[in-house]
This record gives sequence, C-alpha cells and structure tokens, in this order.
Amino acid sequence: MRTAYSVETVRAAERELMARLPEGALMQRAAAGLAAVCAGLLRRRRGRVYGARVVLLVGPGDNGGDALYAGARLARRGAAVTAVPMDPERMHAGGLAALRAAGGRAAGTLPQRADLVVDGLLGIGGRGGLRPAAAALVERIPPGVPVVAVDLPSGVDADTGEVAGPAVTAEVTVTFGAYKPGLLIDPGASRAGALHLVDIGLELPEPEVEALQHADVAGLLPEPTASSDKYRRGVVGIVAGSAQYPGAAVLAVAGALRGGAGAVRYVGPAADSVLARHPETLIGPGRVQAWVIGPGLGEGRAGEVADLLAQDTAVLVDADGLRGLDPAVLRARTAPTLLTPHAGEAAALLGVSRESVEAGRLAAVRRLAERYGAAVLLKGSTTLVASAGGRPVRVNPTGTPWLATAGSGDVLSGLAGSLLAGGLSGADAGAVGAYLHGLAARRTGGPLLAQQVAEALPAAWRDATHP
Ligand SMILES: NC(=O)C1=CN([C@@H]2O[C@H](COP(=O)(O)OP(=O)(O)OC[C@H]3O[C@@H](n4cnc5c(N)ncnc54)[C@H](OP(=O)(O)O)[C@@H]3O)[C@@H](O)[C@H]2O)[C@@H](O)CC1
Ligand SMILES: [K+]
Repeated sequence: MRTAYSVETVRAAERELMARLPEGALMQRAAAGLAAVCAGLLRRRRGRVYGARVVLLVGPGDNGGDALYAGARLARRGAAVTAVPMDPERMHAGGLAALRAAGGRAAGTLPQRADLVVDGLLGIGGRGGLRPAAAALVERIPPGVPVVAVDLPSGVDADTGEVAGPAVTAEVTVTFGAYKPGLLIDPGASRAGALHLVDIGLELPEPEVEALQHADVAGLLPEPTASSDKYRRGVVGIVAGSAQYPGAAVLAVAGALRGGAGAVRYVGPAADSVLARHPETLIGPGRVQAWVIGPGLGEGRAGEVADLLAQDTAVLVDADGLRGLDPAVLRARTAPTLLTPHAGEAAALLGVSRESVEAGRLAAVRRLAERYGAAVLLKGSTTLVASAGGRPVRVNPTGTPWLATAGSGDVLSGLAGSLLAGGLSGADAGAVGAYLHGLAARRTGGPLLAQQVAEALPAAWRDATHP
C-alpha cells in the first residue's frame, strides 16, 4: 500500500522526531536523498555529475534549504551549481553558506543553459497560487530541461493536488518522510512525474490517502476454492440499458462476467442484445448477491432504483441511476452501497458546479461519502474511492487518459458490481475494480474501445495476482 499524509500530520511527526535529533539533521537527510536522485539523473543523461550545469530555484523557506544543501553536495562532486532566489533577502542562510563553501554561487537571473533544474521554491509551507516572484521563475525554466521537484512541485497544493495558476511540471519529485496526497491526486499528480520517497525516519499514524498496489489487490480478490459453486461465488444482477442505449447493458454485463462472480443476471429491455453478445447471461429477475443499476438506463426509472435500494442486498448505483438519490434512503441501508459518479454526476449529487468538483476532487468525494452514508467512487483522471466514516480515501494508481472513452464506465460498474457480489465491501469493490479496469486499459494501450478493456480484464487479474 502506498500511503499519503496531510501537511498537518507530517508536521506533527516532524516536530516529534526533531525534538530527539540534533538541529538540522532532518534537512541533511532530505538533502542527501535529493542529491542522490539528482546525481543519478545526471549520470543517466550525460554519463557523469562532474561538469553538469545545475540550477537551483530557491524559495524563502526550508524547501529552499533542502535545495541549497543538495546543491552543495552536487558542487562537491564537480557540478557547476547556481542558486536563483525567489527573494534575495530571504534564503536559508546555512544552506547558502554550504553552497558557497562547496564552490557554488547565487545569481539574480535564471541561466538559459542547464542540464538540471531543482525546484526548491515551495514545499509543504506553500499556500494558494504561486506569488508573482515565484511564478516568474517557474515560467522562465528553459524548455526541455529536466526538473527535479523538492518535496512537491511548487504550485501544487500538498493536501489536495489542487493547482491554482502556474506550477512546476517535474520529471521526478523527491519527497521526504511520506507521500503527500497532492502527489497522488490530479491535477497535482500529473505535475509530479516519477515519485521518489526519501525515508527520514518519521513515525506516522493512519494515512489520509492510500493507493493500492498489486499485492493489496491480490489479497482482496475473491479466488474460487474447490468447494465453491457458481452460487457461492455470487450472482450479480445488472439493471441497465434502454431502447435508446442497449450498448450500456452489453458493456456492463461484459465487465460483470470478468469480475469473478459465479453468474451474471440481466434485467431490462436489452436482453436480446445482451444474449447475442454474452450467451452466458441469465435473463430476468431472480436472487442475486449484488445489483448494479444505472448504465444507459435513461430517464424516468427512479422507481426501479428505489425498489433495489429497499432490498437488503449490496447495490452499486451508476450513471442515470444516480439522478435524484435521497441521502436519507441511502443512509438507512445496512447492506453495502457503492455510488460511481463522474464529476458532473457528483456535482449534481452535491448541488455544486462541475468545475468545483474537478478543482477539489478529494473534498468532493469525502463529502459525498459522508452525505450519502455510502462508498463513493469518483471517476476521473485519478479515480478516488471514499467510504463513510473517515477511512483513508483510496486513489487509483493505474488509470490512463485513454479510459476517457464511451462505455468505459459501464464496464467498470459491471466489474465492481461483480466484486461486490463476491463479498467485497463497497470501498474495496470500487478500489479493486478501478485498479483492474486501469490495468486492463494499460494492457490494451492506445485509442481503445470499452469492450477491449473488458476483454483485457482476465489478463489484468492475472497481472495483479501473479506479477
Ligand atoms: N516535514 C519534514 O519532515 C521535513 C521538511 N523539510 C523541508 O521543509 C519544507 C517545508 O519548509 P517550510 O515550512 O519552511 O515551508 P516552505 O515549503 O519552504 O515554504 C514556506 C515559504 O514559502 C512562502 N510561501 C508560501 N506560499 C507561497 C506562495 N504561494 N508563493 C510564494 N511564496 C509562498 C512563505 O512565505 P511567507 O508566507 O512566510 O511570507 C514561506 O517563506 C518541506 O517541504 C521540505 O522540503 C526537510 O528539510 C526536512 C524534513
Ligand atoms: K518544490
């Protein structure tokens, strides 16, 4: 599991550790890790550190201090290191002295030729959009030069991944002590590049955000045993499709058939299309362990959603099924409930604009889970899964922009519903479903069709369970 911690939590752990260590020890650990990553990048790019031109963008706080001490280490290995301050009056004094003693220098303007830029403008002390002096430096980073961000790319909000105005786009981010949520959640995540965690010895409590890895998924996936027949492996019921959108039913069933359930039942007007593509499907009402309702349903079917929610059975509600949901009804349920909105649907459920959901995805998914008392999977460039009760929000690490394609959400809802039928909780079914869905899309690559994602799911399942 990759875990991420809020600034408040990191600061508290840092205070506790600092009290037990000599002054400056943590910054030295951070700078050593940062310098090692920079040296590795320079060796890969140009064979050696000696003679490399390194530019440090130096902010007024300790983030700038990390950059200066790391710059000193690189200068001692023969790099030509230039520090460019955001504010010449405010630079970490000890770091600047160390850089000068190692042969580095400070300059007022950003050199146009460089092999590496180190972004030490702002770390976890950054607040709001970059002020003009910082924004001006970021805009002058020469194109094509790799940037290593110190702790996080300047301009990215550490707690949320929000980006207000200009921000650094890094090739690598070297982060200290713990991942920050903003490194795992877009738009911040796509600014951070490859992540490198430097252990500085912090002792941390339960994380605010976590990302599953292969081993976590393997541990959660239901594997049939010798004694499991199709009913024990769970039956998932799909209520989807309409005369206008029969394809959504076909795709939801395609996902459900590959999610490990023993059988898939279809209820709705697209039975002929479903059977033509998936002759394995059971048709018509009957007993199930989980229902999926919503994909391609069209308008005017809220009564069917209400009927399913009144049953003591796990339910996944997607797409058109999400219209006009009553929080009180959902909160009263005891069986697992999973809602799978995209940003527009989430906005309607919260009564806010789509833009505000996109800009603050973490807050939005948490509020949805609390308001509806359900697990909520918020689809998007980084899919998030929250559950009611303050558990860590799960960030899906396997997504790819190619998944933004028609029908891909229908496959996901069927897949996650199948996992619910297999006995996973709402949050686990959502997180594991999103993980496999992303892996399947990555395997398919390039411009993809939703049905190809469904077809690649068994291979994705094997990748996660037998890497
Ligand atoms: N945690 C750990 O264990 C360890 C942490 N370490 C390092 O310390 C870093 C945190 O250092 P930090 O607290 O000094 O804050 P930092 O990020 O340098 O920024 C504060 C400065 O920025 C300014 N400023 C704020 N917003 C701004 C904006 N939008 N645009 C422009 N300026 C803005 C703000 O100005 P002010 O508001 O005071 O006027 C203040 O001067 C952390 O990220 C990591 O790198 C490691 O060394 C060791 C272990
Ligand atoms: K930074």
